[in-house]
Amino acid sequence: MRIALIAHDGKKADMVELAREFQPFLAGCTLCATGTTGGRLQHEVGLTVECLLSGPLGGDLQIGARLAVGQVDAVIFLRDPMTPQPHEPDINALVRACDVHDIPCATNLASAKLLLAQWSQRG
Ligand SMILES: O=C(CO)COP(=O)(O)O
Repeated sequence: MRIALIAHDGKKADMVELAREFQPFLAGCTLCATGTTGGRLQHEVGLTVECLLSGPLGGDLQIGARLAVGQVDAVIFLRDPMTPQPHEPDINALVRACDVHDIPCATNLASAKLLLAQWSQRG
């Protein structure tokens, strides 16, 4: 499974914890991520992750472009709803692209855990 992982700064610790919990499953997936999120997952969880641009520099758009052409199967995007983001249009574009192409997109920790638990059971 090809999964894109993204977390805003206020949610990066949650993303690292989530990735640790599902590390065996994620290690068998093809992972890409926005730059800072991906760097933390590599260094703190030991996952192999293709790091794209940081979100504010276009990373969300890169992931949106990939999923639009069928290169991403699922997105875990831990958004911080309490902090304004300079690249809000990019964030909306990515979530919209998920809806347009019917790609599963978990935007909070509880949804992400449900999806990862389901996918990791499929084997
Ligand atoms: O801003 C982001 C997503 O919108 C995340 O980008 P980083 O992983 O580079 O911090």
